[in-house]
Amino acid sequence: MDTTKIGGCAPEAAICARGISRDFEAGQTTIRVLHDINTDIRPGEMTYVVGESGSGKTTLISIMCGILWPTEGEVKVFGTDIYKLSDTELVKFRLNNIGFIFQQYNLIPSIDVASNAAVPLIAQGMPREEARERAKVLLDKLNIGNQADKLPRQLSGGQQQRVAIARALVHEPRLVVCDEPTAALDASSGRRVMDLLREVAVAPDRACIIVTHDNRIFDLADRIIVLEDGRITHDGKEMPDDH
Ligand SMILES: Nc1ncnc2c1ncn2[C@@H]1O[C@H](COP(=O)(O)OP(=O)(O)OP(=O)(O)O)[C@@H](O)[C@H]1O
Repeated sequence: MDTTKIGGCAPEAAICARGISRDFEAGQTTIRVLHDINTDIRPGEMTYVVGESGSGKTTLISIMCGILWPTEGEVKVFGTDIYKLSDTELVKFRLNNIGFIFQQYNLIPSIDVASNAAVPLIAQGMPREEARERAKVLLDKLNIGNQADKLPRQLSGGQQQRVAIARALVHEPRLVVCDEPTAALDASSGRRVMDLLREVAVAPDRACIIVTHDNRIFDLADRIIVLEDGRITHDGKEMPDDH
């Protein structure tokens, strides 16, 4: 049964989004950038969100992962109605369940690469040295283990992005949300990142959402959702023929 059509949430859904709309104020006017989005994100899958610039991709994934309130609608993440949580509960929920990889890497400039990658574990209370060691394992897998003691500004843009990727995965979150994770990378680094995302972020109880324009990685998707002007116009395993 297609539960998205009748408003119910499949109990196994990683994300259940119902009736999501989002408005932004632009001067005197209000612009609606998402229109009544209904979709489930399934665990065990890598779901891509694609669409032209301005179609609402970042807005949608931000709402799905608890960092931007919808104007209308509800979002459940692993069964928790996240916008009904208090601010403190939502911060804790995100820390324990969600890893983010954004276009801005937001690394802390004054601490080294290993400590940056270890931030979620340290925030969860793990002793700093143990957290750094865990982070270094991932940095190694991303081929930047030898940069662990450097400051972020000593790394190239692509290397900084890999630190941000390690930080998103280090606490093994159940949901990983990535905005253009391969855009700054050459083809082989991009493939390595995608392999690691699949290894860490895709499992029967885990899900991964990726916003991307990068047609070099379209073949790696389990599912592709296309957004046009804030509406879902395609949802399937392959890209539609007209893209
Ligand atoms: N904080 C904001 N205030 C006003 N308008 C916004 C804000 N954030 C996004 N928008 C508008 O919402 C629309 C969708 O933006 P969004 O960033 O979600 O698109 P996108 O598909 O991710 O684009 P891109 O591929 O360029 O990153 C755009 O028209 C954008 O200008």
